[in-house]
Amino acid sequence: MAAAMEHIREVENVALGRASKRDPWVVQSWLRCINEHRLDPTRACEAFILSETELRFHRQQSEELISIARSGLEGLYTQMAGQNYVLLLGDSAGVAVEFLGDPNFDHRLRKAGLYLGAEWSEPRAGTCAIGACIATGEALTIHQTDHFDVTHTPLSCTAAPIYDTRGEFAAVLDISLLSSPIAKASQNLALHMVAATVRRIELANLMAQTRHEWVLRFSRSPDFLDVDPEAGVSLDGSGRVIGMTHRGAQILARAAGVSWRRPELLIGQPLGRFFELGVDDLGELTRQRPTHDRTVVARDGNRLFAHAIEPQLRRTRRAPAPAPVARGALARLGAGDRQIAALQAKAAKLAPTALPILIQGETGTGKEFLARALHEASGRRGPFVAINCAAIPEALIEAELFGHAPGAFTGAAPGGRKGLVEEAAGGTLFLDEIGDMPLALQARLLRVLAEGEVTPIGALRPRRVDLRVISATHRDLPAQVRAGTLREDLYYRLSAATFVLPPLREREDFDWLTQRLLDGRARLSPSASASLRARDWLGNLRELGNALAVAVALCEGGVIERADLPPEPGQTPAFDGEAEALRAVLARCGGNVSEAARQMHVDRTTVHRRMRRLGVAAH
Ligand SMILES: Nc1ncnc2c1ncn2[C@@H]1O[C@H](COP(=O)(O)OP(=O)(O)OP(=O)(O)O)[C@@H](O)[C@H]1O
Repeated sequence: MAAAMEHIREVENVALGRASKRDPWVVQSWLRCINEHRLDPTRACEAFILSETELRFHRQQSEELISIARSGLEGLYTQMAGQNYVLLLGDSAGVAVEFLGDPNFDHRLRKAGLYLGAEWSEPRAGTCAIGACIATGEALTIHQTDHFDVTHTPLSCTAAPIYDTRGEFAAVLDISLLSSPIAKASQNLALHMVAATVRRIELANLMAQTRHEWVLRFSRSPDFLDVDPEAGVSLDGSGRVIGMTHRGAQILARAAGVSWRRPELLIGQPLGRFFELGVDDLGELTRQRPTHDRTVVARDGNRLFAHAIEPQLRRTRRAPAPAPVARGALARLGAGDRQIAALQAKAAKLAPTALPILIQGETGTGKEFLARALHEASGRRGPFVAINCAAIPEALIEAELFGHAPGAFTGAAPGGRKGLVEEAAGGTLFLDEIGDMPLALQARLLRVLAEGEVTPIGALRPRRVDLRVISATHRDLPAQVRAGTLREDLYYRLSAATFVLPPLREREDFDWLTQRLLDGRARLSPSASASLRARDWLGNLRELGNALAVAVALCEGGVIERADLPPEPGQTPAFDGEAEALRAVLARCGGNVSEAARQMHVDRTTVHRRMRRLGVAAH
């Protein structure tokens, strides 16, 4: 009783502004309890436990976090076994949504509020570890009489905040004791262990959320770098920060001279704002190099060891990417794209038949490429003959396609001439842009298809031809049928089977396609690859092929940098602070690249490569 009176008196003295030996965060919390939460130190309140329904609601909200934190909690609980610690995971409202404690003390723990569903927010429970941790965002211990409410003064509680990957406060990890030694220093080890567990939980969370991006992990010691790093930051393909652990946020904030409490100043910023480093340098920080060599220097001079983890190959969550299904010519169409895999399976069945095939798709999606692949897979011995119906003047199409008899018209070859239809005998006739075939010729083409006969201009009798017709269009043929510019019977005859090629922006095998088009002539730097993936590609594979051909010609040392790529139509080349920073260092060194390399703690080739990539000159 006397102790309780003394505690109340002490709280009142603090409220009156008198000096106190308590830690500053305890004093500030007491003041918040009195001034903001209007709590009365003379009124003791039992621990508040939520109803089952309310608890279920809070647990549902934190489900994902609980599942990630659980393994960390269990590990910590095992480490603390036999010391009567209770572990609580509090959500951002201070409600204990997860609990690990000795069942032998169940009743006592519940009464003390060290239990599932207990609300430990400051307005509800007064100064307590979870509440003060939420209020300050810092790890701390609230030991015995540090508590505001005398009900809780037997407890000793230590808590650390858990931040989500965007730097927002997400939860609190707390370990508490029902009874403890008098000295507060007895809890220093507990504070250290809670902070270490939170660090690992946040790293696990960052890794779980970023599978397809770069992750950069840091440590002050090379020996712990790969096994137990201190901090992590995730980066998109162009090197912008997309996620971080709390320690990661602190490193970035320090480097940029801003507060870690302003995560919006960190997320979305290019890596070059924080380190003498660009996304294309990350390859030099992977495990392939010894840990001692993987040092990075932050813009504030902070020197750290770093470990870059490459993005895993992109796979969608819905279903695993299909295994390569096609063989031979059809295998060249694509690998790892669901739509292409289905198309390859269908093509393998239809290729050996004589059925006419219609291929639809936007311009440059590879319609002719598919037609050639179908021909190769057909086993037909004759040639592949392609005709672009849109490119030949209307007056010439007839003679081109069907040929003519000797002396059929003025200027005709004296011995007559075979048309393309006959040239393709035993093989495949590819009619590109079939939507542009003049109406007058459609009836004659129909006869070739329906009867397998061709009558050259001026010939008296038709000749039999064995051929397979594949046609292609980027137009809406049914609409042309409705408009009367395409004969309905021809349309049905051409489209016995149809294929639709997906546009490049929908393809899941983009990286495979770029590899094929590059054909070993060069490789892409990560930022160049990210820049290509982000484009719209209205010209599809043709546009990509052209862009890569230009880049191969421009690049040096077999590595295509972002600057080697042609700008996207309608866009100016990308720019960020990285180029400006590099210019500043070079200016400082009077254009001396070796000196700049020394100042940036990288080698000279890296500086040269960056200069080229960013279009920065030495002077
Ligand atoms: N699967 C593929 N692998 C590699 N290159 C391809 C592939 N498909 C198409 N290409 C290349 O892309 C370019 C465009 O292909 P293609 O000419 O077949 O497209 P298209 O759809 O017929 O074009 P258009 O609509 O303009 O007639 C060509 O250079 C072709 O070699």
